[in-house]
Amino acid sequence: MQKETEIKLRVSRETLQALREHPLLKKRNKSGWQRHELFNQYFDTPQRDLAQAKVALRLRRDGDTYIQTLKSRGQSVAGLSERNEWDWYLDKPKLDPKQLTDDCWPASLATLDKKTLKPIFTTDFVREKAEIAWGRGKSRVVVEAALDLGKVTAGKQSEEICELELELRQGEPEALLELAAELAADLALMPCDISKAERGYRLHDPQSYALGLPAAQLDPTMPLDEAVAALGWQLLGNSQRLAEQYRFNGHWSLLGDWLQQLVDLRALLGSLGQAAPRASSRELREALDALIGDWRPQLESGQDDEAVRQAAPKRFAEELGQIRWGLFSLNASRWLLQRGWMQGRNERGNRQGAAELGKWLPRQLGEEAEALQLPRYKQQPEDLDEQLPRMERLLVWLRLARQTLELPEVDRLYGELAKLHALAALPRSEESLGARAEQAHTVWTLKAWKALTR
Ligand SMILES: O=P(O)(O)OP(=O)(O)OP(=O)(O)O
Repeated sequence: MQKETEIKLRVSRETLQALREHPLLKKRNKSGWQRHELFNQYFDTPQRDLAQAKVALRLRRDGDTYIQTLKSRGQSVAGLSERNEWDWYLDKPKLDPKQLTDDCWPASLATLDKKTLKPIFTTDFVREKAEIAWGRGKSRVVVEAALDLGKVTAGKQSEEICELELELRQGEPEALLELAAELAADLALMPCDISKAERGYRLHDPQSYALGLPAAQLDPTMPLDEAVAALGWQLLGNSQRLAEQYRFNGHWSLLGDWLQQLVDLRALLGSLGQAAPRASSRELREALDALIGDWRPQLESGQDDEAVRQAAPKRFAEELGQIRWGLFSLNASRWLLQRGWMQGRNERGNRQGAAELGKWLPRQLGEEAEALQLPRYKQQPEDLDEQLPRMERLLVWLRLARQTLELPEVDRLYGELAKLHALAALPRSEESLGARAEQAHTVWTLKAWKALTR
């Protein structure tokens, strides 16, 4: 078994060509690019038992060589995916189920009749690969770079494959992100941890694509720093998956969900007080503000303007054609992997970062709730929009971590505060101002609100 640590970056055909010639890869590549034509058949049962068990089974032809591979879906950490992989070299192009023994085969599939495995989709592509090596501090990094161009085909459906894969052979995982971020400063790269197998399954069944990562596992005794890493990665990973799916199918609601992840991430960065000195997150906050500043108005105007909704996929494709999304996304991954918020932190900040989430969070929310001054906005609802960022800072934690709070009716608090936020974001009208004042009162009277502001 091998462990594969890699990052995948979707690119346009022009970018794929430009990468081949990019000085950063060229000067670190001593042996040139080798071209391989790869033909791949994936197998599963008609009920997709393998996909459910989160494994992919592939038969590959590479020249005269036939390779059977089993890959686990693995886990995704800060934009890098880690997967287990088993390879068997075969004499003929025929699946060899005997090799799929208990040491690699998922226990949940122990009773599966392997004769029911059938071809379900193919990925055929040309791979140009090169070994890229360089020194990083005192250590050496070796990465296999692959430029893949071809297509995934499932029945009558197909999708282009056009991607850069960077797979770590030696060195620290961080080096992969550094290299990717350096390339992304010049070229539009779209990081997204979606395997070719996942693309094949998506063609078969659009519902098979998971729009988000599994929810972060939080508990009240974990240090704040751990919670920040888990939530930060969840939001960034979700935003990458949503961007990919919106690019793929252009469903309007996905664009709103994508923006929501960015708003949440921005609010998370703004809510950490001394645990994240402002300088440590400045670049990311600026990048997020620029993205949110451009996309929020479009989402708002698209609510009741069909033409805006129709034009949005093209605009999004233009966004992806620029460098800013990829660069932001990769820099955010690096920041999370290196725990960038801990840099330049003072003693007090370190204590906060080490504080238990269950102790830090109620204090933090309590301070924000006090500062929101709801009684004032009951009187002056026209000014409530100035409190949108504060409400977002409250909402991100309530949305993602309220299960760690010991507050009465905390779900209700989340729901009512989200309503107040939505009202504050609406254009002012006599009707909406009345509704704001009323909703501010409702939140103010909640048991959970009272407990927070006690
Ligand atoms: O050649 P591999 O093993 O990296 O596999 P792939 O055909 O690029 O597919 P994946 O999307 O699983 O890396």
